[in-house]
Amino acid sequence: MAKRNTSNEDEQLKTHFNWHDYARLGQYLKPYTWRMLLVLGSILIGNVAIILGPYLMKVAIDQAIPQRNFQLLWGLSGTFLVSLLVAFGCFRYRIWAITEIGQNLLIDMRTDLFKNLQKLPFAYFDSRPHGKILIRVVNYINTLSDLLANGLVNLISDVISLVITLIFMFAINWKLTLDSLVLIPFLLLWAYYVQKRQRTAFRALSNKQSNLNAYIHESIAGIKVTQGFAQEEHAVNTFDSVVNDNRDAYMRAVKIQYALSPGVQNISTMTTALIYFIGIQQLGVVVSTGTLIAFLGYINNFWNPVINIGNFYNSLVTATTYLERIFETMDEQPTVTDAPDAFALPPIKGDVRFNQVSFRYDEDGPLNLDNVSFHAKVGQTIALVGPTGAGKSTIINLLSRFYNVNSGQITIDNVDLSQVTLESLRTQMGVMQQDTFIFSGTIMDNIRYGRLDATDAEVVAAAKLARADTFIRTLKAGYQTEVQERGDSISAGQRQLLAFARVLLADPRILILDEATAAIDTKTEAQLQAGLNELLKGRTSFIVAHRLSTIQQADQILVINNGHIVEAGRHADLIAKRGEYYELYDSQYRMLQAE
Ligand SMILES: Nc1ncnc2c1ncn2[C@@H]1O[C@H](COP(=O)(O)OP(=O)(O)OP(=O)(O)O)[C@@H](O)[C@H]1O
Repeated sequence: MAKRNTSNEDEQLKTHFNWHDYARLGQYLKPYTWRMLLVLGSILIGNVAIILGPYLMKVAIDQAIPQRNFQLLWGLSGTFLVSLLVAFGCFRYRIWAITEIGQNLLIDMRTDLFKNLQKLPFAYFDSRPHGKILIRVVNYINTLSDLLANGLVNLISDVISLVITLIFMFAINWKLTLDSLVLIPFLLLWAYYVQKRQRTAFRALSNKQSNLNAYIHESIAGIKVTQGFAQEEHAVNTFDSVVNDNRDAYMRAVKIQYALSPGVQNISTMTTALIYFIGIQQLGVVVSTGTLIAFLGYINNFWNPVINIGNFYNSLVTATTYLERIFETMDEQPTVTDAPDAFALPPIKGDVRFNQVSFRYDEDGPLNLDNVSFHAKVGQTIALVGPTGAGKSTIINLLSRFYNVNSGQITIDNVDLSQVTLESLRTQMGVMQQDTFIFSGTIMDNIRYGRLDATDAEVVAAAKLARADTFIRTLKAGYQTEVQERGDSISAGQRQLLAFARVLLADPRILILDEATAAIDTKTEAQLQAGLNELLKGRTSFIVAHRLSTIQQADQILVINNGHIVEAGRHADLIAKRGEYYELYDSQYRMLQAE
């Protein structure tokens, strides 16, 4: 299992950036090649239209006005107006197209990332703060898409203008041109020196940003605990330290990032000085005054795109630290996948067998399940009981194949689970976790999560069967009442009833239920039991049971301890045996009596 990470600990990357990552990034641009070419075309046309302005002005001043040639003047004015409109149109197109390409890139990358996240095992989410996953999907991808769309087009237009300027410079005087390029190798060396340090500094910064995001996310999720224990001050202090770390890392990164721009500025000034020096020395011999003046003008034109390219390079180096994290998440492999020859599990009846199943979470850890065997017949209710950490949830995790067994076999209707596709298995199973998750939306939507194509009438019917209908109708907007993520506005018992309705709607053959341990009033308890009885009808069910009523009605009770089944049988038999179950039951019973 992955090493656990916390919000105050920097994440270590499995693989660092390599140049293939840029090629991989380029793949995202491929579908937009034509659009990008159109944008470039519009930049070129727009630039020509703008450059035309001064020329038209020159013709007007030198010819049309002195000659009082109104026809020419009208023609020039008309051309000028058209060129302005063309430039305006090109500019608008560029902004619109680039924004759209950027947004599409954002969708493409985010979707790939999100799709992969959907396949990752619980262990991946358990091993790091969720805020660190969020920042990759939201912020890092934003930065990249902007760089790819906007930055790349600017880069290409800068390169074009650089090449055109160089062509003009070489045409005017190739010797002076070579002289003005003499300092470029120093610039490249400087850039290489800076980028190595910059990448390290930005990697540190992205870690701190990630920690900050994780801490904010965690503290919002845990706000009730914070306020319940009056730990607000502690939370603010921790936040302070995380936020300061972020500022320090940012300052270090920016210090290095801007080490490149003065280098470019200095070298550009030195080049101009050099050209003055060489030009004046050779003035009248090889170089004319006009050439020197024109040349110095071009040198300015030359450095502008160089500075822009330098800035792009800066952003690119920064972005690589985000890129490596995005690709890391995209490349994260699910631990449980379909076998190459996996087939779809046929519609199941619900006969389940564990044959000598052993399993460990950590490769080098102890066995968490040791040689477990049992047989659940179609339609039976199996209660799993035992002390905390015994292995009850592990049994149900293996049954849903959230993990692969290390040895032994689990079969449904005599089909080995390792041979079937995960989708065909999980769509036929209803899994209810102890803490029912409510998504933000209406009560209706939340129940419909069990089967998305269910009609409103089917949702209501399921809610009635699950005994959830009564409480839903007391809410101010009934089924259309909006609930928030996690469902804090409704009670724990009501959340369970909604979960029952959700599963009833899905109508799985096998039901897996981790019963909530939260204290529930007797009225809700009775409703829950009625809802549960409805759920259990006609399906094979595995219940990590905490309620005595559930346990007593089970067809089989498996008592788990330390990864073993230590006792199995019906309630009355196990009580009569006076063994581990008896003690467990007795202590729970006494506890309930005491309450
Ligand atoms: N994701 C995990 N990674 C590593 N070890 C785990 C993981 N989940 C559970 N374990 C360990 O496996 C053992 C069995 O845990 P399991 O969750 O199955 O117990 P349980 O009987 O369901 O307990 P509880 O009643 O407290 O939920 C425990 O020792 C637990 O620490």
